[in-house]
Amino acid sequence: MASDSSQASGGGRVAGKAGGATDGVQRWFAPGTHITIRGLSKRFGDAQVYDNFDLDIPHGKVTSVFGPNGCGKSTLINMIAGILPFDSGEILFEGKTARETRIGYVFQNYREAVFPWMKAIDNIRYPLQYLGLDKGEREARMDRLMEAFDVKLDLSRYPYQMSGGQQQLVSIMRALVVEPEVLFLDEPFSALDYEMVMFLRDRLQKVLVERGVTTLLVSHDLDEAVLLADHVLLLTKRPTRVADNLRFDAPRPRTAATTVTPEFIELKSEALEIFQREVRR
Ligand SMILES: Nc1ncnc2c1ncn2[C@@H]1O[C@H](COP(=O)(O)OP(=O)(O)OP(=O)(O)O)[C@@H](O)[C@H]1O
Repeated sequence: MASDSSQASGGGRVAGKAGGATDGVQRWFAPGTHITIRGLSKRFGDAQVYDNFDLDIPHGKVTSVFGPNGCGKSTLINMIAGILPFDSGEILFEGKTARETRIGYVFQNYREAVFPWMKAIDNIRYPLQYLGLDKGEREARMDRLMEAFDVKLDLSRYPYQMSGGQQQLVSIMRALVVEPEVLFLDEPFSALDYEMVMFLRDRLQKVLVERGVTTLLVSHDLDEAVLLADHVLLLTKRPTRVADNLRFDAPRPRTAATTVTPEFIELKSEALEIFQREVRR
């Protein structure tokens, strides 16, 4: 399978379109790139997690982040999402900052993410109030989302009346209702039952592909990382670098049946080989 080094490493800036940063500075990014990371450094105490790290993340694609335990997968997506400060470097979204970009984030721990005092439907609707939309547009967004997910669930229930998978469904829908330009998913399906995982993967893929949302997914499950990805970003041990960035072009929607195709098996074994090499290093 193709190794996509153009997306994996830094290099100089390539002239794309002018960015929209509010500080008036014109910034440039490579065509097809949504997120440009340059010279990123982050340390926790004595541990240098990132040191002058460069990465280009493609527009409208799903990038899975996979790597050794503790290499900094969550740290990376949290820095990109603007919820964790970094020591130095620059992260720009087509020339804009995270604050100027519409972002959705789904946490692993849905129990802490959903608001227990709100019904499911109100949880999902919650972020719309901050977008300055009129009532008609807010309702239209809710309708589009309901249609896309085709949820059979009673959304007038409170989170405590729902299963873990149903609560995670609510938190995924809440992240998507704002129609984000970029979606971050940190281990969104771990600890959910398999039937729910299949449902969520299916609906999520549908929405992401239809809307062309740039997505970053952290997963500890290599099957899942490959299954959902257009690009599998493989990280090294700390200080973390890009080990490789593999493209996976299998048609969508991808289902359990995709995992037995020769192209899936080939890409997964290539990713595993790189991962094992990095773990042994
Ligand atoms: N707030 C923090 N304070 C101190 N150290 C931290 C903090 N957050 C993360 N770290 C450390 O930084 C490193 C990277 O953490 P991170 O959670 O990003 O890794 P990860 O690849 O997502 O881990 P895992 O595979 O275990 O999910 C780890 O060694 C972790 O212990």
